Amino acid sequence: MTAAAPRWSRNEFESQLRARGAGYHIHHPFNVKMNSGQLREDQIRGWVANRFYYQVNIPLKDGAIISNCPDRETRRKWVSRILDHDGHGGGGDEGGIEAWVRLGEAVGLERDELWSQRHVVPGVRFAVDAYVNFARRVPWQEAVCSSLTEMFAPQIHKDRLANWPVHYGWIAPEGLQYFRSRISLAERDVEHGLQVTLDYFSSRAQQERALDILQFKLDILWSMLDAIEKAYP
Ligand SMILES: O=C(O)c1cc(C(=O)O)c2c(n1)C(=O)C(=O)c1cc(C(=O)O)[nH]c1-2
Repeated sequence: MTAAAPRWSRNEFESQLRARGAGYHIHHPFNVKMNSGQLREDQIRGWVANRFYYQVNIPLKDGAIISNCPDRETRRKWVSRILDHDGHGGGGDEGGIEAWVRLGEAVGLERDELWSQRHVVPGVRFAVDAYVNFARRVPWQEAVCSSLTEMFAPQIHKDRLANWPVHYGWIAPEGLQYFRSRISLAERDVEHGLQVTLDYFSSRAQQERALDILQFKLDILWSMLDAIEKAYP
């Protein structure tokens, strides 16, 4: 019988998590096309309409994490993620979902058309629902770990801000505010999410479980783009 593999140091564990960025949807052919100006208007609209389903489900996912978390400190921090997307109401910050609606309007989708979710294809629905359901049924620290794809998100938002105005002059730049707002929020989220993950997954077997969880989430994002790519050939 071979001895159990030694646990990774905190730094090594973080490096292993970050290395999974190689499988981030930033490298998906549909995203590569989007970023290099090769998508038609209807393909951009299809992506925005389908991604809206992810946006509206993120607060449900974060609510599920809170509902499973007995730690007051963590809940206090985590609740701000819900408000980031839902907004504060009453003329204050309107939130990420509303910003996504504005992105929709900038690409030619009516508000009602987005909210109706009639463009959402089955593969996107299944993938997003899998994420929410995962958060509902696993220990909250595992659900936190699954949010760590956000480690790789600032770059994808920065790419859109740099490249969309160059390639897609038909999209009003005000529509890109969502991407701008997410860069610092994602960095804040990751700092907290990494703290929880590096603390919780302590044995080597658990650390490897964390990598599997991260891969599961990478696969969700990848599957969404597979489904969108197929729907808008
Ligand atoms: O545009 C993207 O590619 C992208 C990816 C991700 C991600 O990696 O999960 C998120 C977001 N955007 C995003 O805007 C966002 O608010 C967000 C929250 C989460 C999460 O898992 O809690 N991921 C993401």
